[in-house]
Amino acid sequence: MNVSAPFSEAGTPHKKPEQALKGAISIRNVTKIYDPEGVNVMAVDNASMEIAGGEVCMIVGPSGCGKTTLLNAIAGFHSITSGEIRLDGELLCGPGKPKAKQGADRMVVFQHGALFPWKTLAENVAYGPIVQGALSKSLAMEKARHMLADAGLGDVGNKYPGEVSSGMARRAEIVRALINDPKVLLLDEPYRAMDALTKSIMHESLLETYDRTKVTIFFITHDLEEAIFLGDKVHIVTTRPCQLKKTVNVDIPRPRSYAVQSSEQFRVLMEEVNEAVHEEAIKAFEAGERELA
Ligand SMILES: Nc1ncnc2c1ncn2[C@@H]1O[C@H](COP(=O)(O)OP(=O)(O)OP(=O)(O)O)[C@@H](O)[C@H]1O
Repeated sequence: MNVSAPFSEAGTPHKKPEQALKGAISIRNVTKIYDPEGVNVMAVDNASMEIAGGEVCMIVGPSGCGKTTLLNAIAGFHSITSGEIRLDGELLCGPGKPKAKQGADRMVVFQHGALFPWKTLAENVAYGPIVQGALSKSLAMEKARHMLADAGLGDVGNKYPGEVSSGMARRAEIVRALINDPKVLLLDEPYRAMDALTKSIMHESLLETYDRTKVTIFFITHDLEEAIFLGDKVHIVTTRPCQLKKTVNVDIPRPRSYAVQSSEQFRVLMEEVNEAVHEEAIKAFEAGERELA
């Protein structure tokens, strides 16, 4: 994977060590009930989670348990019913402020790509700072090209999303999120539909990006190997309504290479995560059976 010279002249994504601790997320006693007067779905029930600044936090749990609901609350897409969420101590949402304001400090990458098909990769990456008025068009394009090069996409900046592989497009999306210099990257199963080979390239690319930027990452996945390989912590959440069930600390040193996946340490971590997830998967299955009965 190509990691070119640091991009420091035109506004760098590289953070100084003292900035590395930004992006701490505190989720305290958060409850989310969708449509309380109507269908009344409790997606999250009194959930609490602490994510340190610069941490890669992986969220795993059964389908439909409320993971995306939590992410949406952090991003400011949805309100919460009670509790509070803070970013670096500042209230994002909580009593008297049910919905967080959306902001460039929290950038979201979804499982279905969201690049503009009529813009080149470089234009897509440059788009945010241009529309926010943060950079002139020429500076934004220069910065976009540098950052694409940093991510090994220097040769395809002039291509349109339809002209590159899905893996390249997904990497460009992450660059597009990072150009805003966010405190937090919110990733909702970004590699779900990818084959194993492409996924492994995505993982290496994301790890390189993380090692350079130390941005806090909140990453939802169903892939347990992915969770352990990428994460500092794996938060296993319960079947709906979502609560934190167990946190597994991943003490694998960084930078990480794929070889670590065949280690005994990795196998033990997989077993621990798998056991907790499996318990919840059974509960989710049984709840589904009850609903059908
Ligand atoms: N706008 C909504 N109105 C009513 N119920 C909703 C709404 N959005 C989500 N839900 C329900 O809330 C629950 C949690 O959904 P959420 O998308 O957060 O789960 P998830 O864990 O991210 O699922 P998956 O892993 O399948 O993506 C689900 O039962 C879902 O059907």
